[in-house]
Amino acid sequence: MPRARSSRSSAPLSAGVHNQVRNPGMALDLSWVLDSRVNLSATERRVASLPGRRTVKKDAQAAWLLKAVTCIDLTTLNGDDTTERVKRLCAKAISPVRPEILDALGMGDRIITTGAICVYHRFVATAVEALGNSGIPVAAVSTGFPAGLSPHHLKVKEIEASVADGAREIDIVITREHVLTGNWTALYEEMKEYRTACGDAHVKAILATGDLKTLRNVAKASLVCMMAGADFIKTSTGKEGVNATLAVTLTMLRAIRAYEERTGIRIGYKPAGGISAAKDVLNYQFLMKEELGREWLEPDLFRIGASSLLADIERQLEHHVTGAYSALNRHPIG
Ligand SMILES: O=C[C@H](O)COP(=O)(O)O
Repeated sequence: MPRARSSRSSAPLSAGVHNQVRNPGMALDLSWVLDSRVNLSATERRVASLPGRRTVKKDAQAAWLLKAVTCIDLTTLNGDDTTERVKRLCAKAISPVRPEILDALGMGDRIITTGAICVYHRFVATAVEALGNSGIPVAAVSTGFPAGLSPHHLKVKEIEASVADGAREIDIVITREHVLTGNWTALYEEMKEYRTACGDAHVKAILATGDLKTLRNVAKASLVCMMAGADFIKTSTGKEGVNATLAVTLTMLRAIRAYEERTGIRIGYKPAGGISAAKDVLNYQFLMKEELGREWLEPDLFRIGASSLLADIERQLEHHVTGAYSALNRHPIG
């Protein structure tokens, strides 16, 4: 990773997030799906070793955290969301780190934004307007988020309505029952229809991994969604009992690697739910780099779904440049 103080240029960080070739999908290869295996104890050993084995300090850590900021899908998905709250969130997405902190990091002349804003359909038009010409895409959660149990035709209509309102990314939730009953054809068909309904909008498939019982199911669901054309696979809605974990991440990253080896297509990864501490996001970044390589640290292939992570990252960056921790209420949004 570049060190925070080392590069000065006006090139934007983030806000150019759709540079990858889209995933055209492929025919459902059931034998590949059914042959998927996950070695649970090896997976657990691998992720347990990560926090102790990899650390970055000082300027290097600030550079990793700034990179993480550019990958955040800054999210609000609450029953009490309002237009005003979404507008404030958009202002934070455009200017996620206070200018005096960026100046002190030697990054005052860089345009740094979050990767996207993520909201319910109701707020898509508001967010599109508030983000103006910033280049930041709006992602809409869809298909009856979070449970995904609305009638199928309404789920498709929900996608179309969000695209019509200007969403450039759609985060769909899969029907967990298809995974739990091993109905891979139904999952494939559903995902394919969602992909078609998205049109030019990029589609992220939320697997709700905390509901899927086994890592093997996570691996299989990942493969099926990629075969059906998902541009990203995403762990969670943030509403399941267990959301993003490193073990699930390793499983999904290996599925992404296998898909790239087979098809040459790069699929993005989005851990989401419960990632609120700067020190935790570093572990996700380390795992991305070790498993998939440097290219997967950029916002066109890596997003972090988070409602409160940005506040802690900004606080850690402030501590890095001032030596003092501020109260969290100095970082009210994100
Ligand atoms: O997709 C994003 C998640 O819903 C955000 O979850 P969080 O509120 O735990 O950060």
